[in-house]
Amino acid sequence: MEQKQNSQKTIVVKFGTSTLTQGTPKLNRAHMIEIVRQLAQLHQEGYRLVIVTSGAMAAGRHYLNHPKLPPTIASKQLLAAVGQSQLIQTWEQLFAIYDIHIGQLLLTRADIEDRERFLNARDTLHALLDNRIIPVVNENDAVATAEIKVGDNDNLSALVAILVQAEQLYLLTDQQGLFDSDPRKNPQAKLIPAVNEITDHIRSIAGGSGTTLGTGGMSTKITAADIATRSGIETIIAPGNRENVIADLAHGEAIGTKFTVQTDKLESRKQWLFAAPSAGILTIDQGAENAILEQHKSLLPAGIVNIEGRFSRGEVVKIRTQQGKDIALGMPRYNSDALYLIQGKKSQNIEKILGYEYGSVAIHRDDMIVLNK
Ligand SMILES: Nc1ncnc2c1ncn2[C@@H]1O[C@H](COP(=O)(O)OP(=O)(O)O)[C@@H](O)[C@H]1O
Ligand SMILES: N[C@@H](CCC(=O)OP(=O)(O)O)C(=O)O
Repeated sequence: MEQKQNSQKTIVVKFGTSTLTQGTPKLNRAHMIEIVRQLAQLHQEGYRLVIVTSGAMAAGRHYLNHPKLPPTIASKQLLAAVGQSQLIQTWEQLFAIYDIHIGQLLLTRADIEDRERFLNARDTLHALLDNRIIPVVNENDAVATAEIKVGDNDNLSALVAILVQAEQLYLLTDQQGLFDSDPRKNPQAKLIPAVNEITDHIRSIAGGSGTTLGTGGMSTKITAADIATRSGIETIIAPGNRENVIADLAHGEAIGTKFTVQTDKLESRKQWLFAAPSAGILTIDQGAENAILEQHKSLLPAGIVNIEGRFSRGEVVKIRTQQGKDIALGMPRYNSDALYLIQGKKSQNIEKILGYEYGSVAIHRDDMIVLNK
């Protein structure tokens, strides 16, 4: 696998059913080839790309020759189960033209909200990206029930963008961007090129989907933009059928509607991560305290002197000094059982002690928030 390092920017690109089918009842391979050509170019340039793809149900319906099915959840799940394999095969075949490998991830809300599963999904995405494999994500519609679904791929793509700590999220659709009213209903509607704040007015002009195959329309794109921009990720709604749209966006051209970042990136992302109450306490020695407070480093198992509570990987714990002061919150890479075994030990011994390892740190700096002194 060839590696080029001229850009480390991470971009999540979400393709709606409308873009992948080009308004027809099936996946439009000719258009998907053009999309893959652009993604391959950016991949070559060194961008870290993640695809969030809709279109499983449309592909399933076409593959089964448009069967008459009752309008039930089971029918949708059937179509998604059949169509997802069609969809991923199509992406795989097209990327193979450029010798690019892809990896499939089918997620549900539970994979993102449960902290241990969040970390697992994040590790997988990072492992794929680090190995220059393009993750191709969809919701696991075939098994997800309403309670555990994100429900639409606009919101799913925002959550994926948070998972991979993307710089940008592109929502590609069948319109030029967000208009001041639904352009399907109002031919006089005007494109809004930039949104600096997602107000109630912006929410009110975003209507539902224009097609039976799409989910959510503009309104889910606005919620997605809200989630992403609050987490420091610039979001752009752009026309999926504009020539060279993805490459031009990545190279900084103004296309569609740009939603600017709403708060400071790192801290807001951390607020999202650390909303949960703490599940345990790690008491650390003086060396670890200095490493965290003075050198802005991660916490190593060697610096842990005591562990309270039982917690899973990814649950939030307090980091406490031996004087009893809480200096930080963090999400450990190891659960409490594992940490009991490796506390005070050198990182190079982790694998020998546990029989596995999730890396050398107990809590990575990126997964830590230092409390005000
Ligand atoms: N204010 C608006 N501006 C643009 N499109 C809008 C607006 N309100 C509703 N829509 C509808 O949203 C549709 C795009 O959403 P959707 O059909 O879910 O596409 P996708 O499959 O790309 O997610 C458009 O075709 C349009 O009819
Ligand atoms: N997960 C579904 C798509 C859900 C969805 O949000 O669709 P869309 O509005 O076209 O992006 C599928 O693969 O058919």
